[in-house]
Amino acid sequence: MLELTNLSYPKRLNNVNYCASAGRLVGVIGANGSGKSTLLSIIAGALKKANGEVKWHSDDLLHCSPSEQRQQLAYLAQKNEFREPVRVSDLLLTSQVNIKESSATLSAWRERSIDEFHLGNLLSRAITELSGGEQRRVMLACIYAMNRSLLLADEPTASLDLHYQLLVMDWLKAMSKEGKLVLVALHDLALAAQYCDELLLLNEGQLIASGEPNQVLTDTNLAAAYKVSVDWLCNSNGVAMLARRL
Ligand SMILES: Nc1ncnc2c1ncn2[C@@H]1O[C@H](COP(=O)(O)OP(=O)(O)OP(=O)(O)O)[C@@H](O)[C@H]1O
Repeated sequence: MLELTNLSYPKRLNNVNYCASAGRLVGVIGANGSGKSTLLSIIAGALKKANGEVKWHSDDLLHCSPSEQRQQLAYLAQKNEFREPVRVSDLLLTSQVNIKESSATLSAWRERSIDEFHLGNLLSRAITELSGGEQRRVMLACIYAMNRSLLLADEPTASLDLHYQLLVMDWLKAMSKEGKLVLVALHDLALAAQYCDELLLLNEGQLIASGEPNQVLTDTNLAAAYKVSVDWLCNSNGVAMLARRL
């Protein structure tokens, strides 16, 4: 169970209270600047000095050491900037530093993530020489190789083509079905509606709605948060939306 209590960050996040159970895929949605990345980076320990409490099972994530945090969670940040030409295979190894598992287990997790994200032919390449979408796949493989019970992904589908967007959403869904808690920031509300078990809707740093997608993606909430009106198109293949500005 993840429990957020009065979670705040000056000028960016205001008194967020929320509980989510393991085994759920939770989408964090909201307009640009609404606080999605702030929320995920506080939980991940990447943004310090937040107020309030973040409890994961019995651990207080706001006051864990970085090494303790690595035993609990894997975090994909919104942006990764690469300056050094590190090989993809070395990045995968580095992602597992300080994870307390046998080398055979870590190796199996790396192999699994290489297969899932089709990295076989990229392993000897330098990260700086890959396209934006290829870099994103490598970073997703790195968090998969960590295999933590709490997974935080900030816009994981950004810069991915349609095939890989669906692959990533299918993968996140599978991770939640394995019993992990997955928090994912998304801009694509059709993907959020189709895949997520529950949604958190942020607006100007406030949590204005939470619950199942059909409870959150209401005309009133979408008008308040995004200033749009939406027609939903649903069939057995998935969900699409037609939006217009209000
Ligand atoms: N490094 C920073 N210093 C100061 N303010 C920041 C910083 N990063 C973000 N902010 C501000 O915090 C607020 C929330 O930003 P955040 O990045 O969390 O939003 P977001 O919902 O993830 O947006 P986007 O969809 O554009 O990625 C915004 O008002 C933003 O301007």
